[in-house]
Amino acid sequence: MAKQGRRAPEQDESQIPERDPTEPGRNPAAFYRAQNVINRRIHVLGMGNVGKFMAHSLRGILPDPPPVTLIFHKREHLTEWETSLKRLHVTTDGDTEYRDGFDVELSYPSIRYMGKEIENLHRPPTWDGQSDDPIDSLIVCTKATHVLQALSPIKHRLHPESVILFLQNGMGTVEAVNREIFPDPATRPHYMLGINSHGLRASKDSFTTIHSGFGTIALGILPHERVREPAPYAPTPKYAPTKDNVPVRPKNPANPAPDTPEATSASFKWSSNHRYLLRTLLRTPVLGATAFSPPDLLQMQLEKLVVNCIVNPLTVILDARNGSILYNYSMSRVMRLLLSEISLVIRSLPELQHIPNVEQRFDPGRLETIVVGIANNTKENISSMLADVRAGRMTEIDYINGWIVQKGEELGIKCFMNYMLLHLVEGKGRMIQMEMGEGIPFVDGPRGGGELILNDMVAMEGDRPEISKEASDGNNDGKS
Ligand SMILES: CC(C)(CO)C(=O)C(=O)O
Repeated sequence: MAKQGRRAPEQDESQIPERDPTEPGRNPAAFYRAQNVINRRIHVLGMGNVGKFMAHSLRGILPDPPPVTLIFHKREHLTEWETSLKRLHVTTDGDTEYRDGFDVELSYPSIRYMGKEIENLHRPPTWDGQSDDPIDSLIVCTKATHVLQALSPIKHRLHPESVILFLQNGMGTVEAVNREIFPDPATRPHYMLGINSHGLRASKDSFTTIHSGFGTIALGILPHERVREPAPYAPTPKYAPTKDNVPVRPKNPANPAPDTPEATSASFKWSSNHRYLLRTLLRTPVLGATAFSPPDLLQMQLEKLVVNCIVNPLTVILDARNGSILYNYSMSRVMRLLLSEISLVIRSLPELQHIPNVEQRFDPGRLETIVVGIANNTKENISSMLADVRAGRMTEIDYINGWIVQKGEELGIKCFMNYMLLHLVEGKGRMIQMEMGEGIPFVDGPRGGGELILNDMVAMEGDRPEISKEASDGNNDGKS
């Protein structure tokens, strides 16, 4: 069953002899023993395609892969794993490669309702496969909509020196985690962010993922408040001083008199777990991982957000593949209206005010070129949002167009188009859930060949809810 995560023993630094490692006759083993011990174990939360792909890739580091713990959130999945060969498979161009040696745990997600965590009366006080051991390195691979539910039950295992890598679509996950899970910066773990562009599809087998398109993972460290004040990213010194020694303030026509706080130093301390997780991911060949500075990663995240703000909801409205928004005059009109709002919000973000060329990079015309290019490259794909809506799952729209609307509100920019699109998508999703059975007494069971509708309170990555009818407030009880 679950192997307990191991924590490196605390070192008493006064006991470590201060000796020059290059000293002649120095015993190298003694030298390395005197260094801080890093716990190499990496926990992976979220066993969807991204989670399986990450865990499989990490176990492929040769000759000495790190120990990897898979955190399952459903008893049935754990039982299925225990009765299987205990391997993860990734299929690329028809070739399947398996990796083994994983440890497993079970952690029931918390239940959230109307933005608040509620007590899960159906969760047993202790259960088989549960672990309370500290987690030093965690990769969160759930959808943005499930991060809070999944992190909450393991938050006591994360300590101020832990590092969490977030690999979600959209923006706003970290803010939500800070608000709801780790409100105190003094005890908050360190964070890393990643942008995944690998194409991954589900297979019929629960422990197989199809790697349908090679991509990259852009990684970056998020400076912690404990080691750096939260403030916009500083310009590098070459941009800062003028010949009169007055700092250069980039002019932003979108926000002519920006009430922008002073930039702070862009340098920050790396924790040893940061360094370990980043290095490990960078030497995992199939991931194609690259590290970026925080301001570069933020701009890359925003570019990806723009693509998701257009392609995902419009394909939901059209109920068609990504290519459907191309070569269509009316869709181009809609796209341009949306992009004008999105561009204005992004160009007005205080955290970008000290970065040069933001105006050009997020100009509506340039954004349109990026969106059209990606829609064309992925023209045969079903967007992740359309797949969610069709399956009756909750979408990530709140973290995509919802984030633009929210930031617009904070900046005094009304984003009517994005607000309307957000509600069209939510409305369509709701309609499909109703058609699939929620709240409608179907005689022959829910539509879609017995497919279950998912309850937003507890559903994780396409899984069935585990709570009973009473706990789900009279909604679908998750039983077919
Ligand atoms: C780029 C795009 C739109 C590809 O389908 C995507 O990221 C998604 O579907 O979420």
